[in-house]
Amino acid sequence: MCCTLKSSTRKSRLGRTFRKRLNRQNRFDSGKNLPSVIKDIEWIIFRDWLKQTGFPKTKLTLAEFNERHKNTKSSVYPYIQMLPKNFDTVPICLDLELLEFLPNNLKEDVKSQKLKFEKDFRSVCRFLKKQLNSDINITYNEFLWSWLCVNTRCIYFEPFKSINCDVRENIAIAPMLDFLNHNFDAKTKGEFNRVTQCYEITTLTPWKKGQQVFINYGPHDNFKLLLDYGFTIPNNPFNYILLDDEFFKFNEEVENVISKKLNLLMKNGFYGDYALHASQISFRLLTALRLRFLRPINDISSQETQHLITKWQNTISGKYEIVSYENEIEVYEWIDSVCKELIKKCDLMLEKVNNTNSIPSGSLENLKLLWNESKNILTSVIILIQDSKKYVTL
Ligand SMILES: C[S@@+](CC[C@H](N)C(=O)[O-])C[C@H]1O[C@@H](n2cnc3c(N)ncnc32)[C@H](O)[C@@H]1O
Repeated sequence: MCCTLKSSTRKSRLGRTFRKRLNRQNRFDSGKNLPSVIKDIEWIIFRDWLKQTGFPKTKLTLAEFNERHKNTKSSVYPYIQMLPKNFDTVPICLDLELLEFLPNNLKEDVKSQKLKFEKDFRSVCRFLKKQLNSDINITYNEFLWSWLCVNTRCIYFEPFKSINCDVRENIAIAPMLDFLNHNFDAKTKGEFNRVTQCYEITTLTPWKKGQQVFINYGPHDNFKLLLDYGFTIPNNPFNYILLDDEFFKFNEEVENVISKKLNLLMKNGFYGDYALHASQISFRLLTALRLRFLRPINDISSQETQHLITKWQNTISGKYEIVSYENEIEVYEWIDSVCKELIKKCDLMLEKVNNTNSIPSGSLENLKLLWNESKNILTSVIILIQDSKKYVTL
């Protein structure tokens, strides 16, 4: 569901060409594709309910989420009516075989999220049974729906200092604010105003009447957006590729050399999280690769090895940019060849995704976008490396 501003029928003060263009755009916008919450009967009921109950005094507890089956008898029915009926595109809800189409790092995140969810489910069941001695029963699927409603719609909220509470993550749902969709370039400010007792959102850029107003959920890449919210956005500048799996395949080196290098990475705070962005190779990856291609490193106590390690550490402190010209070439050649390999993997995954009929359309679009955007990042990095080579040989 999207939140739109009401369209104005007043003539624009800008010129005829602008008005024509705006009319064309409005014709498109007000077409049947535009989700117009303002006109929805559920929206009107919800808005009236908000006024009657008096936001922000409305409290939504898990028990109230569990009132979904009570329909109109539920005290929060107008709000529940507005919530998504299902979360088909959120990976935690996907069939196991569809998870295989996700990149490895996302697969791992889905696994951890599932564990967290199941732990929460067990705690809530225990709480309902033992602490409250209540006969409220919540099924796995009902809890998953409620959990996802909260997870996709909550904000972080610092309680008053005087409130004695040991919860580390303080989250709240603000019915109304939670109907705003995300865009990475939306510039808004949002905070709870203790004086007005309202959560206030201010847009820092102007929006035209009839346009959908977006907020910014944070600097999230598509992996994070898909994991937590079930959607992806094209050309997301926060996208990246993680090369941890490729980096830790040390096939060519002997065991004790590897462990020495891994220890050094650990000690210096450069173990894992090796990212590639479309316009940048992360410093963590470059640093780790400079060590990986540092030779010889057999006898850690030898003077030669110590000298090399110091050289490597100097690239971390910024004293030097590179360890040596040869080392740097090896680093970039490795990235170049890994990118080429991964592009082949993206193509393979895209082919599989396109040829699998059982993928629901929402997930299909997300998966295609994930693999295509990954391919774009890899291609950009290859171009980046080619350009820097040209620069070096000039
Ligand atoms: C806080 S809610 C926003 C309101 C939501 N659209 C609704 O109908 O209730 C977050 C959810 O909105 C959807 N959403 C938000 N921004 C989106 C975007 N840019 N593209 C697609 N879906 C988006 C996702 O389903 C996400 O889980």
